[in-house]
Amino acid sequence: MEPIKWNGKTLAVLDQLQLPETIEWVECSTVEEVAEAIEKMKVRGAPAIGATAAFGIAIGAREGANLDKKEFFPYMDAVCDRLAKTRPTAVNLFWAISRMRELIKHNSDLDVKQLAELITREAQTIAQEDVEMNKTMGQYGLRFIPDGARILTHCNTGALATAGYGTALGVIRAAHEANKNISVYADETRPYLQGARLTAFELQQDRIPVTVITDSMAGYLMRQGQVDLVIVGADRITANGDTANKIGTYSLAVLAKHHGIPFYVAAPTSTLDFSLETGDQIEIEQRSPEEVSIIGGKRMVPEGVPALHPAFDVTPHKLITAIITEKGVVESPDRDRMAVLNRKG
Ligand SMILES: CSC[C@@H](O)[C@H](O)C(=O)COP(=O)(O)O
Repeated sequence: MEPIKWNGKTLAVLDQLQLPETIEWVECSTVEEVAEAIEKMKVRGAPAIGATAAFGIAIGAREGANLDKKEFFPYMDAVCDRLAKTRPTAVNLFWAISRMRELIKHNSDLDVKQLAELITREAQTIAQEDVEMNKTMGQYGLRFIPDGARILTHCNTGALATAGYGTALGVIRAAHEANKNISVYADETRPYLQGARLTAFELQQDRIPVTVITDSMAGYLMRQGQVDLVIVGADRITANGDTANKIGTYSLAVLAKHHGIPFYVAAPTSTLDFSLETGDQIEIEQRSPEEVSIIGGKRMVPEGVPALHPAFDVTPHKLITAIITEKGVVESPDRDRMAVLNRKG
């Protein structure tokens, strides 16, 4: 399963808003269409939006390949700026865009058509590398998943949220592939229901036992002794290990701490942001309150009553047992221990 497919000229995006009932691919052939697919969350998940933006830049470069060289560079800047405005919290988006900006800068001696080809190949590389990083992370994460583990996860961190395989769900997949007899509780993840719609869909396809719970049931299950560990993904991890992830993650981490349950974060190093010291500096996306007050086209909150929709929260590093990346695992993360990930090549 994959959320995007490059067709050589256009990008097909699996419309995740329609899942699980309908499998519909939308064809994006302009930068604007790619940007809107990210904004409207047809494609979502931190690494997936990074890879999608990279292909958006490739589409932009191909559109701009008839321009004079003098016009091409400011045009590509505008393409990058547009894609950078789509969503603010997941750093993978900005990581992919700056990787592309660097590539363009360092190859400015090439002619415009050659550059467009190079940019397209780089987008493909970003997607391939993401899948490889997830698989490596899965192997590093294996030792934290005991045989028989009952695992709680939040949001969707699977193949659909990445270029393939998944982050936290990648670790769960790796445990299943290693024949560990695991089962999963998937938080439904209000308001977009990524857990109920997408995680349940992916795990069902892989025949990994999954039970969906509402976000508010996690504490009940933990108190009953029915959760052995929690594993989630991340949208941005700062230098001290503070982790922004889907709204509701922080509450889970507090609950896990209270019940003495290990709480793991799995994320590729493209999710690290060492330019920020702590999670307090992370911009949290505020989405439309209507996404909370209207469910499936039906208003659930009286007209005129405000609703809030912060799409992410920050889990302080002290609540995290370990951060699993493709470069290795940082246990009890803090500024000093995280630094090792900054150094490794
Ligand atoms: C693939 S790991 C990242 C997820 O844990 C994460 O919360 C995420 O990116 C989902 O956010 P979304 O708002 O659905 O794009």
